[in-house]
Amino acid sequence: MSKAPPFELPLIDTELLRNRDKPTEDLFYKALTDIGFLVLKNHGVPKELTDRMEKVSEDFYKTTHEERMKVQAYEGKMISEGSAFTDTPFVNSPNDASIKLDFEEIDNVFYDYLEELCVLGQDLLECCENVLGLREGRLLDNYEAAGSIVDALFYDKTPPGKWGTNAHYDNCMMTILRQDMVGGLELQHKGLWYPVKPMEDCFVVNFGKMMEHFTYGVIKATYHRVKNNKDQMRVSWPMFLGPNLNRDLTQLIEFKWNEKHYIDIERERIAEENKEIEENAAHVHLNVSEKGHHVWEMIERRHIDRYRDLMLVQNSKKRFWIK
Ligand SMILES: O=C(O)CCC(=O)C(=O)O
Ligand SMILES: [Fe+2]
Repeated sequence: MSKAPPFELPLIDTELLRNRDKPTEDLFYKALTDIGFLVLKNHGVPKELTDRMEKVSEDFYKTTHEERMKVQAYEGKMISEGSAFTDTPFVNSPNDASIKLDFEEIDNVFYDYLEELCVLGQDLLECCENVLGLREGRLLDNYEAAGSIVDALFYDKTPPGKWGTNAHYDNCMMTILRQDMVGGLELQHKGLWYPVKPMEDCFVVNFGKMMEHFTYGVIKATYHRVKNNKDQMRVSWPMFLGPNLNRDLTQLIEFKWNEKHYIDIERERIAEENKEIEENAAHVHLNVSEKGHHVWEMIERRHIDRYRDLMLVQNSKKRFWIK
């Protein structure tokens, strides 16, 4: 097997990017158009909030199935769904009955976290507009808060020969992910796989098929996968930034020059989707026990109907790239 050349994920100082620092913008441009992945530091999301989020998630995954089910029954600002609420066993969880969850705290933490990340996401969309020379609002207007959700994912040790999360492209515009220090996320670049190493207090950002669609492939969606090789649980928190359904998902004319190239990309994505449909690898994870991957998905209650509409569009045969 040939050895992969050295690879460094662009590390972006968010404050410098917000202040339109030229070298940072150049690095961001490369991340958008060449790699489709980057790491964000100095992002301004309060550490106190991410600490609380980590604490409630760890408690959630360390407690018993009975206690977890009470989260789904709690009528707060958020709605919880996913395979974490099926009785699939959690091998690397202690299933500790002494851990009692604070449902109100969970509700508040995830509500606040989602709000913070939507703001960060909007800032990043604005930065994308800047570095791509777009008029203000061209990407931002294609974003709608109702399309955004946050997950707390749990990985048992991945069984040999399996993937905790199979290789896939995200459907959304942008994913802003926090991962604990266990590691196991990999991205594909120019046909080779590279680890996305955990970094304290940083976010990993990658772009999804919706962003690729809007920009005729100028912003790259990147293939990625996860395996947990450690004998301890791994937790990660992806936040998926959804598109605006009011805008008919129309592609931006500014990038039509890349249309020919995008036709090939579309073809690859459709082939990939067909494979995914079989494996049910979209974010409706039902029975995932054999991979040891569990999903706790949180959606704002006030957005639930709108979110379901979006899922219908994304999962229907008449997908967004079929005009
Ligand atoms: O767990 C991770 O680090 C990534 C998860 C992921 O790619 C996804 O849920 O789309
Ligand atoms: Fe993903």
